[in-house]
Amino acid sequence: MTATLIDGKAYAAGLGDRIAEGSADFSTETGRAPGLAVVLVGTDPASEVYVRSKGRMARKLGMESFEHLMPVDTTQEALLALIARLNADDAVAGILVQLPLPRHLDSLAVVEAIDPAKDVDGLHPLNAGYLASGLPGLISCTPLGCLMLLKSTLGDLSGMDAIVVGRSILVGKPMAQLLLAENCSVTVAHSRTRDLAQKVGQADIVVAAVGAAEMIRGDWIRPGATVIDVGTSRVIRDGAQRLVGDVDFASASEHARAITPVPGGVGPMTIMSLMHNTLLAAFRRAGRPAPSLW
Ligand SMILES: NC(=O)C1=CN([C@@H]2O[C@H](COP(=O)(O)OP(=O)(O)OC[C@H]3O[C@@H](n4cnc5c(N)ncnc54)[C@H](OP(=O)(O)O)[C@@H]3O)[C@@H](O)[C@H]2O)C=CC1
Ligand SMILES: Nc1nc(=O)c2c([nH]1)NC[C@@H]1CN(c3ccc(C(=O)N[C@@H](CCC(=O)O)C(=O)O)cc3)C=[N+]21
Repeated sequence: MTATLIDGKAYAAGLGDRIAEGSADFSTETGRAPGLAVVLVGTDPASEVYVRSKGRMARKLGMESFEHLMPVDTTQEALLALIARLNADDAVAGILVQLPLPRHLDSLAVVEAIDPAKDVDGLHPLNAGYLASGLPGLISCTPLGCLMLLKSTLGDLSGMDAIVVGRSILVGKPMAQLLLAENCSVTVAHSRTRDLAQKVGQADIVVAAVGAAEMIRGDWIRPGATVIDVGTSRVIRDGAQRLVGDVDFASASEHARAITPVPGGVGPMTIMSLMHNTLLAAFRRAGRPAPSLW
């Protein structure tokens, strides 16, 4: 069997067109574009690239982007003061603080300081709780993007066996909650899990979010399963730097029905889900019904 490629880049582009329309409607109705504030502390090159691409995408879709680049020695107080200003700023619908923060800063306290209605990353404990309770809130971008790809590939997920490898607050846990809400039977695996290969082999849906290059081997995958690879690791191969996922793509493609590539799979969906959440937050803030976009 050769798997179908799940083209996250193409799906994200289509979603982007609908978000741009929604964004234009919002601006006409309210006289103001949806605003996204992105906060970066320090000069980590990978984070700088992500922050720039988020700002560029927001502008491309007709949103306003406010980029706050802060020095690496920024204090907790200064960062909290900025968050307080952004919370109070009517032009800002969404706030994202790029993680990880420098070690001297307390990320959880920073995330908790963000107004939950502006928490477009879905990381605030209130939004995590809404998701677990089945209430409307804001959903973490990467899991939301993975769910969009799964539903566009498989349709109804009811009754399927799913495994999520990884249990972070950013990806694994919200992913497991979303799959449960779609009526999957969900296994969550992590670094203490025993017999990972055997557990992966039972699943109709595999979501890998570990950050370990190609650790999930193709022959673990149940024939006909659907594989979503969130992991991104930079490796040197044949003298050149390459980005690879948590799944050994070449061998997994021989077992799976459908699989996301890295790059071009989940990554573009993460950024587009952020735009989706910003538009949603803007409509809710204005007390207007948000268009359904996917
Ligand atoms: N493409 C995209 O848009 C995005 C990609 N990413 C990428 O996804 C990956 C995961 O990100 P994130 O969740 O933030 O990472 P974390 O490091 O926060 O979490 C990793 C998880 O993997 C688990 N784990 C570690 N080793 C193993 C193992 N050998 N077997 C099973 N589970 C293991 C950990 O278990 P334990 O809890 O026991 O420590 C932990 O729950 C990274 O590569 C990251 O770069 C992340 C966000 C967006
Ligand atoms: N508060 C916060 N929210 C995040 O969502 C968040 C974060 N912090 N910190 C870091 C991780 C990582 N992350 C990625 C986003 C896009 C790509 C992406 O677009 N990747 C491209 C490739 C890009 C390349 O070539 O480097 C792709 O997979 O096609 C990857 C990874 C978001 N994260």
